[in-house]
Amino acid sequence: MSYEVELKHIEKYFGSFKAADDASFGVEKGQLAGLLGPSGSGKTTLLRMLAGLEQPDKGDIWIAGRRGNKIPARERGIGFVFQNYALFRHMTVRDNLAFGLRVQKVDDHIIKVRTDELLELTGLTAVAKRYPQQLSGGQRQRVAFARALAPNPKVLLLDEPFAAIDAKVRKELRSWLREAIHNLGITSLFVTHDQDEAVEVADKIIIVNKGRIEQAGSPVEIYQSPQTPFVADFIGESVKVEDYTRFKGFGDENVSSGAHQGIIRPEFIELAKDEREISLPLGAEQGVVKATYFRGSNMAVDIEVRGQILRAARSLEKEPLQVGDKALAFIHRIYSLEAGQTRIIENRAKRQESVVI
Ligand SMILES: Nc1ncnc2c1ncn2[C@@H]1O[C@H](COP(=O)(O)OP(=O)(O)OP(=O)(O)O)[C@@H](O)[C@H]1O
Repeated sequence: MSYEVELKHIEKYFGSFKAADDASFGVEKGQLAGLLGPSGSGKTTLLRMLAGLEQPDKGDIWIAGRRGNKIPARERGIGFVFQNYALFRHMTVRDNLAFGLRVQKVDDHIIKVRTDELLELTGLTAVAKRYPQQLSGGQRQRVAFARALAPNPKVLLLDEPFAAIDAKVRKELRSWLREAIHNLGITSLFVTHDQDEAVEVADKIIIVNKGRIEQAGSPVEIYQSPQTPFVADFIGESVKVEDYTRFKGFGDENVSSGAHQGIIRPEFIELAKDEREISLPLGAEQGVVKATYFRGSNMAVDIEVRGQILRAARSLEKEPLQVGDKALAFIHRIYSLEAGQTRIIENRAKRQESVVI
């Protein structure tokens, strides 16, 4: 596959600390990719190496078919949007957009045409004469985005672009950014530690952990087929269980001895008030509701089953469950985490059911 941007076997040390460990991934032309991982996992460092603001100790960086390692930052054709906007406070919106082009001694007329175009694209024409402190957070971030696009970069890098913006505006800005990037067809890579953001915005998600790339794929692939225990645990609302063989339908005579760690997500559990509400009552566990949380679109329910608290979801259309209520939980499947691999195990009651059918 030919990538517009590619990192191959990148290593980076800060003193004896390894911030990037054999990191390899690629982003296709026009794709919007998200680097997702916990704080300190090395996302920003990877982005900074791509931009030329840090040098890798080992490995290769490829940008638009050229080996980028030795190309100075300003010649890489990369636009960078920082999380704290980094706008020039004493310049109007229009002058902020024009700054990079002025430095490059671009003709005044071309600067005017280009800034008009960018103001239009970002919906900022009406505030072109304002200063950054006279703008909302969302508007400021759009100025930062437009300014990074001004010199027509081949690649756009965004470091936590929504971090400093309040929740509602952040949601609007996410869909706006996704659309703008797809319309422009510019290859983009953004950093986030927020999985909802990555899933909503990115075409491709690259999961980073301790400087290593754990998995790269579409949001659906990452969500439905986590390839490593870290990804299975990090993505989704996961509950880790130390021994899944204790649950009905998962502990049979064929299970090997040793550790049986697993991950159970809320969507793997069918939660019911009584037997009439459940599809396979024989395979269901008895449990007690320990906590409930209103989630807007559903209720999150913590239910204790065989000494383990599991997280399930309950539709608001169904009769509510209260703390202390008895309930039934049918566990459809579990991600087993044995030997550093993830494997989906379906409940045996379902397998038997399908044989009977
Ligand atoms: N210039 C530096 N000198 C020394 N250590 C550094 C330097 N830059 C980053 N690090 C360390 O490298 C690790 C990775 O940092 P990085 O900023 O890339 O992580 P991150 O995943 O972007 O985290 P966050 O989401 O918190 O920004 C951290 O432990 C950090 O302290």
